[in-house]
Amino acid sequence: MQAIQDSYPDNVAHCYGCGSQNAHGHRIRTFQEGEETVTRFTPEAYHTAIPGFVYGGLLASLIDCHGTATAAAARYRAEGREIGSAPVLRFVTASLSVSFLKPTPLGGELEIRGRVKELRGRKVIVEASVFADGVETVRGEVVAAEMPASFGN
Ligand SMILES: CCCCCCCCCCCC(=O)SCCNC(=O)CCNC(=O)[C@H](O)C(C)(C)COP(=O)(O)OP(=O)(O)OC[C@H]1O[C@@H](n2cnc3c(N)ncnc32)[C@H](O)[C@@H]1OP(=O)(O)O
Repeated sequence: MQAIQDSYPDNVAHCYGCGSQNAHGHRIRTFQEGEETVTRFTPEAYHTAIPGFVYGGLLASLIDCHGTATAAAARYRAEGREIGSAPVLRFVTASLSVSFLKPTPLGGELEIRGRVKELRGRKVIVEASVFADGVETVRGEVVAAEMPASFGN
């Protein structure tokens, strides 16, 4: 099945969280399921916070990159364009907020589900949650902004 990230052009596919070209990254893959998006990721033992539980920074990065993928897909859909088509829309994280509702158990697959809360101008706001065994353990919000041409300058 085609993931949203599969359509990122190679020159924007180096992100540590979601870039297919980053051999050291998480390389998450996000799928559209109706109005929601879904990513599945299984943390490794080295992603430990305290024994038995997943490190919060990892969980935040899953929300982050799940959110930017959801944002890109939403904007392409809103413009009636195929994702990844030129001119490429590139989104970066303007703001990331994460609430850790419960400890997230280490040792199984996590499901991250997202939905668009607002799509306006150069900004897309995405809400996303992490579920472990069907239990919501983390809830977050990503404000994704279209990357200006001057980015990095
Ligand atoms: C298919 C290929 C895909 C390719 C996709 C590739 C995915 C890569 C994923 C990377 C994920 C990351 O880690 S990215 C790395 C971490 N992020 C960064 O380094 C970004 C650094 N920050 C910046 O470059 C800048 O601050 C920007 C681009 C975020 C915004 O600056 P700007 O371009 O001047 O835009 P600006 O007009 O100010 O803002 C645009 C809109 O966003 C809102 N906004 C801006 N900052 C914030 C904020 N902190 N909190 C809330 N809202 C904000 C503004 O109010 C405005 O909304 P309104 O008034 O219009 O309503």
